[in-house]
Amino acid sequence: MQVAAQVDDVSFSHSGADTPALEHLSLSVPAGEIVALLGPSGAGKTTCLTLLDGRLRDWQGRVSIFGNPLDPDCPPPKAHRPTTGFVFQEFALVERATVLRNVLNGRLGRMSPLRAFLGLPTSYDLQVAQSALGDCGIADLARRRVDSLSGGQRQRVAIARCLAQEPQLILADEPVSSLDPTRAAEILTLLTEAARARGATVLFSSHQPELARRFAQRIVGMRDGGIAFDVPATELSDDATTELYRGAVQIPANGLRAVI
Ligand SMILES: Nc1ncnc2c1ncn2[C@@H]1O[C@H](COP(=O)(O)OP(=O)(O)OP(=O)(O)O)[C@@H](O)[C@H]1O
Repeated sequence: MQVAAQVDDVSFSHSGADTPALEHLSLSVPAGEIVALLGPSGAGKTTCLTLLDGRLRDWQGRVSIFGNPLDPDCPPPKAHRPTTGFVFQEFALVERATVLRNVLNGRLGRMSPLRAFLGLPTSYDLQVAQSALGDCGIADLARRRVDSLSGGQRQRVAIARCLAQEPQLILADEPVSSLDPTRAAEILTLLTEAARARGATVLFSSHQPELARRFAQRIVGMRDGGIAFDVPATELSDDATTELYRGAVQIPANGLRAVI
């Protein structure tokens, strides 16, 4: 079984913070799995996703993505970066550019340096971008400027940009937090279906246990930078979620899992 993300005993503190954002965190995600990270504000979900994206420095422990170790002192080598795609909570799109240009930006890491510099996609880049737009149901918006779109449409663009990168591991930080329940379910449907069709692994964070249950195979409950529980989605009880948000779930010692 191939492992998409392996985290062993990782601890990390943001500079100037009084308490660690991650504390002896261990997590293993097999390739192809869809995992939801639940937990109250400040639990460490964003920090965990940022760690896996190779953007954190000065952490202790061991992390590898598809077997390639991350280095706490420097970003991942360029050749490995497109493997991991990130969907930001606030979309992080170029507002004044078209939808197609934004989606093509997802290809930059896979273009030659000269093409990336000139913003000159190959016909393959265009084909991948068009396919991502189609999968996200926004092919008809390709020529529209992002600043003319609704929140739900922007989130689709952000996901299409991520898919255009052809990542094997998709990290999504609260991808539906700003959307109404119907739109949220639509977006998670397209994200998880597109990932499955591509054989990609997904880790998404959420504050909505019912969506996590519906769209993830496995649910990891985080609190105080550690893992409070790690269960198949079908086994997540309402009590466990309530307790997680109430703060009553004890963080087990490193390497152990709480029994729900
Ligand atoms: N840039 C930062 N500087 C200092 N402390 C930070 C920074 N970012 C996060 N933290 C702290 O790290 C801890 C974990 O934060 P993180 O954003 O990972 O939690 P989260 O579970 O994603 O929360 P939310 O659900 O609100 O997004 C919190 O105590 C937070 O205050």
